[in-house]
Amino acid sequence: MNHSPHDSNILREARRIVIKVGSSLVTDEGRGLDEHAIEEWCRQLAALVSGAVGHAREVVMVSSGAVAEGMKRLGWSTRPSEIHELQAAAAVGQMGLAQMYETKLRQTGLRSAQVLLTHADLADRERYLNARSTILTLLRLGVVPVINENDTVVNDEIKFGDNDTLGALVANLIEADVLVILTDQKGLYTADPRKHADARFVHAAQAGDPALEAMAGGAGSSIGRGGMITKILAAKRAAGSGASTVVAWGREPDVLLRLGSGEPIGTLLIAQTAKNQARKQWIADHLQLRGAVVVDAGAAAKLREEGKSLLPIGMTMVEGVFSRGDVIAVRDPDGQEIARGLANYSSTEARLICRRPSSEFESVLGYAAEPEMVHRDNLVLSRA
Ligand SMILES: Nc1ncnc2c1ncn2[C@@H]1O[C@H](COP(=O)(O)OP(=O)(O)O)[C@@H](O)[C@H]1O
Ligand SMILES: N[C@@H](CCC(=O)OP(=O)(O)O)C(=O)O
Repeated sequence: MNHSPHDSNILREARRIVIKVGSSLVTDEGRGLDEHAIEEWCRQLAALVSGAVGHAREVVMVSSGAVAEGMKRLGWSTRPSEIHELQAAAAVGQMGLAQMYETKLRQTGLRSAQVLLTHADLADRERYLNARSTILTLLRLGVVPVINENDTVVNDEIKFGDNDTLGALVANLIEADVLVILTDQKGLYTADPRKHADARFVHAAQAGDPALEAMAGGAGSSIGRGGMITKILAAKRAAGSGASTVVAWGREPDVLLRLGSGEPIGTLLIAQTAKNQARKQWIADHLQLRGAVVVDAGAAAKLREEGKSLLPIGMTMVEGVFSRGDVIAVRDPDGQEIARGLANYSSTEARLICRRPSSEFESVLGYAAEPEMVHRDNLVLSRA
């Protein structure tokens, strides 16, 4: 399938993008941090952020390369099989990685932040919301989050090395429009091009199409870990929150700028579900209600008619026992359910801030967090 003009709109119109770069690219096949390549991506990233390519975008970087760079710094030529040595290498290499992105982004006038995450962090509702709020806050402040796995505390991920999945989880977390996976191939071929000279290039396909999984093989180099299969599965996962994925060659000149202007390079794996529909599905899938809040008529109208977030000042009662990140129901004064959503505060906290303006949260709770009880992005209105 070739890209159609409609498909290229996906990238041109994207407002929030996650860019994942693999170890082989970042460390020039293990030779050491590729300063020139990182500088190039940062230069292009800055152009996407500033609006030099059509319109301003929010960009999150997910970068691998800690283990490979750590091995180089420790003078190890072969990847250790001992898990704690791998973790030690990652800890050493991550210093260089963070420093390089910080330096190169600062040269473009952008500030950066290091965020280390594990898959388990994103499976835990409370940590999920915390990670989401932190990353969205960084984006609002105009800071570029540079994310990697927190390799020190994980065992499975470091064995398999799977930042493609992490890229997809981050795309889900912040509802990105597009996940861009930069790798050492031009995109997806019908078979591993390192082994099959006759493999054909795939320009576009539907994310989640099972036929893709049969085409994808493992990693082609000793540095990369996941290979194409983890990219295909990442695209399927990203599509779950409505994000399409592009797999492209990281050394393609101006790759990010050209993608941003809609040029059909790389393989486009198109999400079939629209973003807000996917989000609603995600919340609907978490149907185990932990509690509810009752709101006054004014708040009910704001939610129903204006699609606003739920603020504690509009709440009159808190029911049940729930934690931050649990799904709760929102009921109107007649007891009718009007919405469901993810609670930003536990039931204990919610009882303390019920009917209060956000200016009072700090004195009541001892800290100030989100002004909303349920943010509108995390709220699905029930059918009337
Ligand atoms: N069908 C396929 N199309 C393209 N590349 C494939 C395919 N199957 C396997 N690969 C291999 O996947 C490799 C990219 O994955 P990987 O080495 O993990 O890179 P990265 O470090 O960028 O994540 C390619 O170099 C290629 O050899
Ligand atoms: N956290 C690890 C990630 C390894 C990894 O996923 O590598 P890759 O398959 O090249 O994206 C590191 O930084 O080395």
